[in-house]
Amino acid sequence: MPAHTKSRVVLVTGAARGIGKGIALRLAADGHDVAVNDIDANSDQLKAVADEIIGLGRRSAVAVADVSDPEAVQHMVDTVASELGRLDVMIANAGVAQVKPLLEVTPEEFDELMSINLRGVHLCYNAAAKQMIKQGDGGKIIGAASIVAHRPFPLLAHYSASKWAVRGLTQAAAMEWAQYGITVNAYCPGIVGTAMWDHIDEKLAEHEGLRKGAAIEKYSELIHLGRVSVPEDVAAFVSYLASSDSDYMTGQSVMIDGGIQFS
Ligand SMILES: NC(=O)C1=CN([C@@H]2O[C@H](COP(=O)(O)OP(=O)(O)OC[C@H]3O[C@@H](n4cnc5c(N)ncnc54)[C@H](O)[C@@H]3O)[C@@H](O)[C@H]2O)C=CC1
Ligand SMILES: CC(=O)C(C)=O
Repeated sequence: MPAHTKSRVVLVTGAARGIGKGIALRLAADGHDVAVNDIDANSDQLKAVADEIIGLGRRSAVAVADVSDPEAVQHMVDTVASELGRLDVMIANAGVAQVKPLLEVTPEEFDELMSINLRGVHLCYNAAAKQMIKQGDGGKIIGAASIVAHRPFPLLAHYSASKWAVRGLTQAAAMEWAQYGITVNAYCPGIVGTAMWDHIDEKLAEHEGLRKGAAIEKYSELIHLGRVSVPEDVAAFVSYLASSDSDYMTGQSVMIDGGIQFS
């Protein structure tokens, strides 16, 4: 581990697969102890990720919880603090996407998506901040936003709004918690080849009358660096956000998208 990066206790939500798994394994390789969370339905995959972390010589803990449930989130943070001794870095990564014309999105669908992508991030930010304030020596809180937090995609309207709100929450939390030595930042991936994009591709193809695989090819043409992202691209940036190198950065939601959007 580089001298400027001290070993920390990290919790990553939505870590059974995709970007969350990539982040968890990268931070373990960086020398941190990494607790992992996901929903019950993915608990076997989640345990396999924890085993990989232990295989890298680090400590891990498994905390199955639905991030939209306030009691479950509090229990998750308490479990990590008790099993690994403290919590230094919270990565509120869990999220879901729904592809649908805005005119057809029902209030129930809107609330369901917001309960995970926005309330879930809020609950994770708050529970982590309270634990860090109790510890008394600061911490790092990191959230999953998206390029659509800067410019929405059509057919992903309420998803885009949830990510835009994460960007706002991240700014406000950074303002309120700077006094405790807590920094709050978010990462904004572009098009990452995970199960989420398999789902988006399938649904966009249905709406746009394309074959399966054609939507991701079409959207990939927007990427100046010429390839779809992999979780490791995002994890490398989160490694920086979790390290001491980012100590003077707070309230930012940074695009890591291979050059799709330029602000
Ligand atoms: N894949 C992409 O292109 C992009 C993804 N993102 C964001 O990055 C994050 C990770 O995305 P991916 O890895 O691609 O998605 P994914 O669908 O592959 O993985 C998401 C994980 O979160 C878990 N999860 C879902 N709801 C949960 C809940 N209520 N409580 C706990 N865990 C829950 C899932 O079970 C799954 O393991 C999400 O917040 C997503 O919105 C942002 C920009 C682009
Ligand atoms: C899933 C997502 O956030 C994008 C931009 O594709």
